[in-house]
Order: sequence, then C-alpha cells, then structure tokens
Amino acid sequence: MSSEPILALTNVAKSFGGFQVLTDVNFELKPGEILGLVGPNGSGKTSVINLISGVHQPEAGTIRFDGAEIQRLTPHARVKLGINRSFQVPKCFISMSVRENIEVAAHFSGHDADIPAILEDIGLSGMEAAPAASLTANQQKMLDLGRALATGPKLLLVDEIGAGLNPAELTGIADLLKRIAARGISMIVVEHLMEFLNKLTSRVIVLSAGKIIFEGSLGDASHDPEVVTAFFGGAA
Ligand SMILES: Nc1ncnc2c1ncn2[C@@H]1O[C@H](COP(=O)(O)OP(=O)(O)OP(=O)(O)O)[C@@H](O)[C@H]1O
Repeated sequence: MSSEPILALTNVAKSFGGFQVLTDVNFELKPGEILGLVGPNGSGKTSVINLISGVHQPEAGTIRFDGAEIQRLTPHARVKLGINRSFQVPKCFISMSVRENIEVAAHFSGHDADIPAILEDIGLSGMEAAPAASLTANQQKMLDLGRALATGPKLLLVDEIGAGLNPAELTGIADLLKRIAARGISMIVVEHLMEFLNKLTSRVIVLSAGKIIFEGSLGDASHDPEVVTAFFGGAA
C-alpha cells in the first residue's frame, strides 16, 4: 500500500452567512484506509463531506486528491476523478428499478461498472427489476451505496449509513464496508454509532464546533477530556 495520502485537507475553512462552520481543518487519508469522523450534532461532519464531494467550496485552504487540488472542481468532476458518497437519506431514483439506478450512476460517471458484482456486494442480486420504491430502508441505503460503487470510486464518503438499522443490518453493512476498503478504496465514515464504527476502524477524528479536537484511536478518544466535554459537557 502506498504511503502517499490519497486525500489531504489543509487549513480548510467554511462559513455560511457569517457563521463559521469549519475552522482550520487539517487531516490526511491513505489509500485503503478507513477514517471515522465523529462529533456532536452540528459539529460540521457533513460539511466536511460536502466540501470533499464538491457540494460546497471552502473559503480558505486546499483539498488535494491523488496529488491534485480539487477544491474548485464541480461535484461531477470529482466523481469522475474517483470521489463519491452515500447520503444520510438515500438519494435513489425511487421510480426506477434497482438495476436502472445503478446503470444511471455508472453512465453519469463514465465508469464501466460490473453491475452483477455490485448487486452481489449490496445484497440485491435477484432484485434488479424491483422498483427502488419497494425496497426496505436498509435496502435503499445499500442501493445508495451501490450507486456510489458504480462510479468506480477511489474514495468513498459514507454519511451516517447506520442510523435506524438493526444489529444484523449494521453487521452486514460493516462487513461490506470492510470488504470495499480491502480492495484499496479509502473511506471516510461519518457516524454516531460508536460500536458500529469500532467494527470498521480504530482511527477517528473528532470535530467540535467546526474544529478538530482529537485525532487518534477510538479508545483514546473516549478518555480524552476535551472529547468527553464536547459530547457530554458543553455546546457542540
Ligand atoms: N447549507 C447550509 N447553510 C447554512 N448553515 C449550514 C448549512 N449546512 C450546514 N450548516 C450549519 O453548519 C453547522 C454544521 O452542520 P453539519 O450538518 O455539517 O453538522 P453535522 O456534524 O453533520 O451534524 P449532524 O450530526 O446533526 O448531522 C450546523 O450549525 C448547520 O446548521
């Protein structure tokens, strides 16, 4: 595995209407690495994902992917480079079939996707003709992930995929994400469910009020006074 980072954020800052959402965010990610991004509600986790995927652009700082600055590129250009994401609320086309959803994503990115392999990965083999609207919440999350996989990502941004799922579903998703990372795909996983995150990685970044207050292992984070205060003793 290369030791060059696939992703590097340097002094990234973002505000909305004068409200500073992220300040001086710095971190790196190596190929095939899974990084957990945690923090209280409103601490800026999804904003980090939005800046990397191109939904928003930072006011300051740089985002380097695979050696090149990407912070001014459109989301579409970033998908073509190999960055994609799943959403807190799945964004499948519910009137389309499972297969059509994956085909559209692959077409959008120009990637020659192995659709049967993706269906197998996401546990929807044999359901390719089913309308997305007929899927369970868990299956829609898996389809959302399948749509991201269809674009051939090198970096996958996973935003609170565990919310609302039962323990068996969580174990299934954790196993799938680990299999994906083992193929060399890097991952940032935003999550409130620490037990779920612990199955995926020990390396986490903790955000509080838009600043990184901790970087290290999940175990050490749980004993860090600033992290404990951020979660239990003060405002995000
Ligand atoms: N488009 C936007 N316009 C204005 N404010 C925004 C926008 N997006 C995010 N914010 C604000 O930025 C702050 C950080 O939000 P963000 O969604 O990144 O936090 P989060 O850590 O992902 O929260 P949660 O865990 O609740 O999903 C919040 O105060 C939010 O209201």
